[in-house]
Amino acid sequence: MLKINIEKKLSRFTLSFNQSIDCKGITAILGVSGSGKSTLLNLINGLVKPDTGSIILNDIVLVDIGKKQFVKAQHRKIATVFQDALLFPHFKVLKNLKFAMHSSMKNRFEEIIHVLNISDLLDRYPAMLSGGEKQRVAIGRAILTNPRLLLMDEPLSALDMPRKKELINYIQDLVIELNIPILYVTHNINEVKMLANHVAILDAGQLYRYGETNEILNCDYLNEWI
Ligand SMILES: Nc1ncnc2c1ncn2[C@@H]1O[C@H](COP(=O)(O)OP(=O)(O)OP(=O)(O)O)[C@@H](O)[C@H]1O
Repeated sequence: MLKINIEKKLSRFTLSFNQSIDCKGITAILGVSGSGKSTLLNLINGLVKPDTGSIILNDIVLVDIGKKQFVKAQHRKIATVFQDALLFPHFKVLKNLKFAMHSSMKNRFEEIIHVLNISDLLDRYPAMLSGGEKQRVAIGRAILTNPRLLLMDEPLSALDMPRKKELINYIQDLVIELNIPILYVTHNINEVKMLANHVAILDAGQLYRYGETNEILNCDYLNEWI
């Protein structure tokens, strides 16, 4: 369970979020551009500090402003995959994958590269990969850190449609085979339909709705995306 009750003011924008998220499978954070999706992820992964409130993941306090507690990003055991893969360009894929690999993941390395179908790419530099391949390596690298939670910030938006579909299949396989909870930021309703078990809709920095995907996708607010 991820318990979030925070407020963060950024210049004229304020994010206010109070909801417990059942961290099982994929939870989509859906909202139009500027609604605060990336800010919410950055509060969870520790890149941004809230002004007030707390974030608690499976009973572990990540931040509690009232109690002056703040776990730094590098100690949260939360991995983030961004829109662009951000691989180290001077390292081959194998070194990129092993760079921050947690010792407990050594015996799962083969399984993970198999699920993501990147076994044949290990000896290449990132410049020798397609966008979809780079993103699969970035996801593999994130998972090999053995995170408690995987955050994905619009991971498909830099890809063309065939690559999007391909990567969606890999993400679905990951959830089934590795059982890692994922928070998935997107403004694309089709990705939500295909991937998410739960959805939180953000609107102008406020949580508009949270619930199971089927239930939430029927709400009128979503007509503008369909
Ligand atoms: N460091 C900052 N200082 C001031 N304003 C900021 C800062 N970071 C974000 N914002 C503002 O907060 C609002 C929400 O931004 P955020 O990136 O979280 O939205 P988003 O829903 O992820 O948008 P997008 O889908 O376009 O990435 C925007 O108006 C943005 O300009």
